[in-house]
Amino acid sequence: MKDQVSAAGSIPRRSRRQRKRSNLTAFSEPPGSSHYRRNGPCSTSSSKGVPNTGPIFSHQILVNGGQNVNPVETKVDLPNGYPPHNLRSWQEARMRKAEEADLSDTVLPDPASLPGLDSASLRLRKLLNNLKRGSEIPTDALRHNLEYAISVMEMNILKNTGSDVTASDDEMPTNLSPVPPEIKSWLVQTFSNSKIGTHSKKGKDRRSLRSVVHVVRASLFVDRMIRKSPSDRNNDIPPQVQMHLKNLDKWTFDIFELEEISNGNSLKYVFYQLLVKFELMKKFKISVSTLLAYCDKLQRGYNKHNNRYHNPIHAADVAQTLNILLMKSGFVNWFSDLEIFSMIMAAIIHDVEHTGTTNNFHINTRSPLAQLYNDKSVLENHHISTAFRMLNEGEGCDILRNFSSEDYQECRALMVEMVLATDMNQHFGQIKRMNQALKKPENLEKSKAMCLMIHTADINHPTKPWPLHYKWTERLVVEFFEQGDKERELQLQLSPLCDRNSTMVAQSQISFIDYVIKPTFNVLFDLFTKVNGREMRDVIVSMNQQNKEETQNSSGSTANDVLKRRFCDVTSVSSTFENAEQVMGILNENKDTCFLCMDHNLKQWTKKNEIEIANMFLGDDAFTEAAAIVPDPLPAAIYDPPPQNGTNKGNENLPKSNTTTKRTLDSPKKSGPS
Ligand SMILES: Nc1nc2c(ncn2[C@@H]2O[C@@H]3COP(=O)(O)O[C@H]3[C@H]2O)c(=O)[nH]1
Ligand SMILES: [Zn+2]
Repeated sequence: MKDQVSAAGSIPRRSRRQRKRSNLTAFSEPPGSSHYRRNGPCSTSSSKGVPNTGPIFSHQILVNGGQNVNPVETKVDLPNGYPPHNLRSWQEARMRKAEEADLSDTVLPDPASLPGLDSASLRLRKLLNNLKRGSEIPTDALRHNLEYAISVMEMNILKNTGSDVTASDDEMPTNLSPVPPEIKSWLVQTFSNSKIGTHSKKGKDRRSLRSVVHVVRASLFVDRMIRKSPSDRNNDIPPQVQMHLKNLDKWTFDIFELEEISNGNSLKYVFYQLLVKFELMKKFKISVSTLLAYCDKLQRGYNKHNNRYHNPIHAADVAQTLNILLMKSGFVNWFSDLEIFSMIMAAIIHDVEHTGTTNNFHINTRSPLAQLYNDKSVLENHHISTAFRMLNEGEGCDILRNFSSEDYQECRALMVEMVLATDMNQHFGQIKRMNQALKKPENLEKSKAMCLMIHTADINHPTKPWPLHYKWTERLVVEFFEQGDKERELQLQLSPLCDRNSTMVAQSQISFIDYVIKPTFNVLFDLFTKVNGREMRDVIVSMNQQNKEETQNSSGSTANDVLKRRFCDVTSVSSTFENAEQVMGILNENKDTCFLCMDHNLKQWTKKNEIEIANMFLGDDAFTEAAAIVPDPLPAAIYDPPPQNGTNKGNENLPKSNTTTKRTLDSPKKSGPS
């Protein structure tokens, strides 16, 4: 029987070929992927070699958002006193009780609770008894009971080391109990930080003076949201690239294709196009040659460590996604030109000179950067500092050269704030604080919304069509595994998700989407809806009536004031809400696309997860051969309806050929890994 464990108690061993393939079974799809399916030491006998969860236990529960793990009423019979005088009889009673345990039960008590501990030990007893008796145990049952026992033990470790995620760190979601242990420790290590809050002074020192922010004219409001990228012929951009850039405002925009057709210059073209589109080149007197020189520096910075994921394509992708978030939410109208410029800059530079390793890796290896930044947001500090250093290095690349000193200070303050907020250990705190702030959106600071938008754009790919999401995941996993290789070489403990021999990629992606991506996009769309809503409008109207004088008198802002600006600090409101219905329509359409893609991606990972687990356990060649899944077709609704009249308007605006001698944005050298 393939799916049973024999009386000898051993899981059928996998053939050498199977073990080799399980390194990255989720990534058997793309051709040419063999270079990263390296064969490190096989660790099937370690706890990491055992898949953390399976279709019955984890998958069901993850998909239901943990609803299956209602606290189960379990009576725990404890021996009296310690050491218990009646230990032997208590153990005998436990033996009997163990026999009552139903090993196929998947609704189990919270692993962090005493009933959880009780249930895990009874289950282990029953498994052992069955093995001794030679009874067969279904593989699924064996797996999920072992996983459960691991979860219980690890929750105890966390408790005993004072790092109980559910009790002591209120920024973490409290329903992590169904998450497999390795993924849980990755979530804890990566996304939470109890030292949070150094940037957000609350309460008393909230700015009392209102800053004057720009007012959007009614006629422009919706127009700005649906404005297409400039349609004029632009001789700075090759025709093929121009054509591709016409889709810049679409959720389905393919950044990899742009990278290819632009000869490795997607960052440069996206940056340039966004500045032109929002008329920021003119506004801030940035010359094309200065911008090009700065882009060259940035691209070199991004390529310094040859990362598969953290490279200029990622920066371009984040900037393009930020553009959609601005355009499709109506927020483009809530922000001043300077704020929009600062956001685009933050997106473009946010990972420059990334080392391809995590902050924890820097801290654990005591790297020079960790020492320089005292272990605090090591990489993020490095990115922002590098971006400003590059501006100041001369060689005609200072795109902020013509800024007034107030504008420079404001832009710098916002950029620093946004880039530091991309540190993933701020994630749970950021989401929690935003959820709280949205209970009173009139007090919401714009800088907090800007930070959330950049952070969301930074982790956007699980909400993009599967082929894009899959490519990004593949790249990220390669980078994680390379870090794991370095850790192995340095004899450090391998970071979660970095062990190429045991990481369950599909499963980790399911958890990432469920626990990180969904809550982030939910709160982001909540933010968009609330700020554009009636409640905000009423508050602004009444505040403007009460405080006309104060508003008029408010003038220059310090950097701190800039960060404290609120959405309702506007001098006029009538125009902002005039087109509310249309804005909401556009917003909801995009929300639907985003969640449709996310759900589709979850389904694909779920299929792959089943295959990953099968490869680990069944020892069946036929299964191993089936490692690649055929992804479901993408839902048609994620693509825009075809252009009316069957014409492709994009083509019409293109110059027939680019015979001009004018300088183009292309550089001959291919500058990014593809
Ligand atoms: N596990 C997982 N992590 C991701 C995924 N996408 C982004 N991340 C992490 O989220 C981080 C966001 O900031 P970075 O771009 O520096 O690095 C990113 C990765 O570490 C994903 O699909 N899966
Ligand atoms: Zn990033």
